[in-house]
This record gives sequence, structure tokens and C-alpha cells, in this order.
Amino acid sequence: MQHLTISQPDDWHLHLRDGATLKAVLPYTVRQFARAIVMPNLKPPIRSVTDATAYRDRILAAIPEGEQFEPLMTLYLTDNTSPDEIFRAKESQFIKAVKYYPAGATTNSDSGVTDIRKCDRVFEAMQEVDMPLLLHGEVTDHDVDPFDREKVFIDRHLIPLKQRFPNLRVVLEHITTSDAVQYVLSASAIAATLTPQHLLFNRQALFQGGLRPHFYCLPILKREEHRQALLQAATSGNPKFFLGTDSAPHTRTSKETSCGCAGCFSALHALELYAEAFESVQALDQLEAFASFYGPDFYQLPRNTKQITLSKTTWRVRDQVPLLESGIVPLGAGREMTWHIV
Ligand SMILES: NC(=O)N[C@@H](CC(=O)O)C(=O)O
Ligand SMILES: [Zn+2]
Ligand SMILES: [Zn+2]
Repeated sequence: MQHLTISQPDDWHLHLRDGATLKAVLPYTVRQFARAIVMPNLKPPIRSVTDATAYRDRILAAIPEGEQFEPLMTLYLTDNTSPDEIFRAKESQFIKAVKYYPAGATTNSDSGVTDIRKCDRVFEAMQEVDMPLLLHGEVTDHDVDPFDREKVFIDRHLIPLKQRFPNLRVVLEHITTSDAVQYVLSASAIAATLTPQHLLFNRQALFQGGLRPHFYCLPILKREEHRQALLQAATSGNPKFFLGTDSAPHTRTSKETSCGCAGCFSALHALELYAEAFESVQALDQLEAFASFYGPDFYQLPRNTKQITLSKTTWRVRDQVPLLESGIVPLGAGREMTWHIV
């Protein structure tokens, strides 16, 4: 196959940041994706409809002239989020979900939830108005090994949560383990997003000839057997699994340091990376549904009608994209790619 034309995809998990970073990264997303679920982990986080309205306006203002893009906003759940905020969010029309970060689990999560049970009144409101809950599904307990934090989260928190709120629609974000795949398959009213890094790389990428900070994201890359399970889920044609890049820009200097930030920047070439992952298991015929159908179906939004074409062309991922002094290093910088957006 030399060309692949699919309906335009959407990105169901994206970090756009704010200010200069927002302006630097947004054009890459707009080139590929019609819509994106925008993460609320700014400093300070997007906690209210008022915050989300202002942030959405800043995103709209940063869309390049003549391009179309629809940011779908989220609220950052805290111990103090009120059920009334959920009702207001539902009324806004453009807030599509609420994001749960365990306090301290990942980048800018200091204001996250300290105990998930504290939010039960909010979950009740969400279940009532059918507002999806997006989970960064990792425990933060220091006695739990970083490679086990997703599985332990499912056992300790997600299974009980689903028992308390069986109809609350949940997305387990950026899944990294076969345990997560199994759980999502077994439960109802739940879906999962998959990132390009977790489909293409295993934890060896972190240690290839030395320490590789640009492969460090959370949840951390896992063993090959987990990558295989994720790839199988993504290409299986099951609508519970859809595209969410988790593109998470950090400057080069904030990653190449003694305590580097977590996050991989993939907005530059996300769709091309997914195409490569799907082709590696002869499943390019499943790419369109994963990238363009199952996400809008879950969020009860119309599928996109525009199309996008990829062609079989080799090219090399550039070393960095410009931002401030140090730039942002894209996922797989220097890598030879095999698919290119026309
Ligand atoms: N995935 C990451 O490693 N980092 C994300 C936060 C997140 O999605 O957990 C970020 O905001 O940088
Ligand atoms: Zn996360
Ligand atoms: Zn993320």
C-alpha cells in the first residue's frame, strides 16, 4: 500500500500548555487533528468553568489563520470540586470531561485528589449528567514500584469506583499494561486511550546505550509483553480503545537534567507514528476506526467528514521544534519514518 486516506482523526488526550508553548505546539496538532480533548493540568490548573472558558479563548486565538480546530475542554478535579461546577460544566457545552489526577502522580498534579472517595458527591453529579471521568490511573504510594502503579490503581481504586458508580463513563487514559487492557475489556461503561510511545516502544528505549530522558513519560514505558498487548488492543477493532496522543511538551532543558520532567512530545508526527505501529502488525485497515471513529462515538459527537491522506515516504524526525532557547525534542528524534501526511 502506497497511500492511505482516512477520515480526519481527533486527539482524545492532549497537552497544549499555555502562552508561548501553546503558540509553538498547536499548529502541529491542527495539521492532523480536527478536535482534541485538552488536558487541564496548567499551573494553576483549570478548575472551573470560568477557567476553562478563558483557556478555550486563548487556544482559539492561537489557531493559525485559516485553519479549523475545535478544542474540547476538561476540568481538573480537586478535593474541593463541587457538584454544582459539574452542572455548570455540562451546561457550557464545550466542557466534555473531568480529569482526575492523584495528587503528585505526574506533571502539574500537586492540586490533584488526595483520596478518590472524597469526590463521591462529584462522581454522583457526573453520573447524573453523563459527564465522562478521565483517569490518570496510577497510585502514588511510595511503597509501590513505579512499574506496578497502574495495575495497583486498577485494583485499589478503579474496581471499587466502578462498583460505586457503575454508570459513570470512564476513560482510563494512556494505558500501558496488559492488566489495563484486560480490565477495560471486562468492565462496562469504560474505554481507554493509547499513546504512540506505548504502542511503539518498550522500557528498553529508556536505556538504549545510556539514559534517554525523551522516552520518559508517565505511566512509564513497560515490558515488551505489555506493548504487545496494547498493540493487539489498539488494532483489534474494539471501540473501547481509541487514539489519545498524550503529547506533552517540555523544553529540552527541563528533560535533560538531574530531575527531568515526564512527558513525550508527539504532536509533530503522531498520526504517522500510529500508522507505523499499525503497519507493524499488518493492521493499517484498523487505523481509521481507532483514530477517527471510536473516540467521537464514545464522546457522543459526530465523526469528522473531512479526509486526510498518508503516503509511503521516508523522512527523518527532526531534532527539535523551536521554543524559547532550548526547543522541544520530539518523540523519536532522528528516527526514520515510513509514512508521511500529504
Ligand atoms: N504523560 C506525562 O508523562 N506527562 C503529562 C502528564 C500526564 O499525562 O500524566 C504532562 O503534562 O507532561
Ligand atoms: Zn497522565
Ligand atoms: Zn497526559
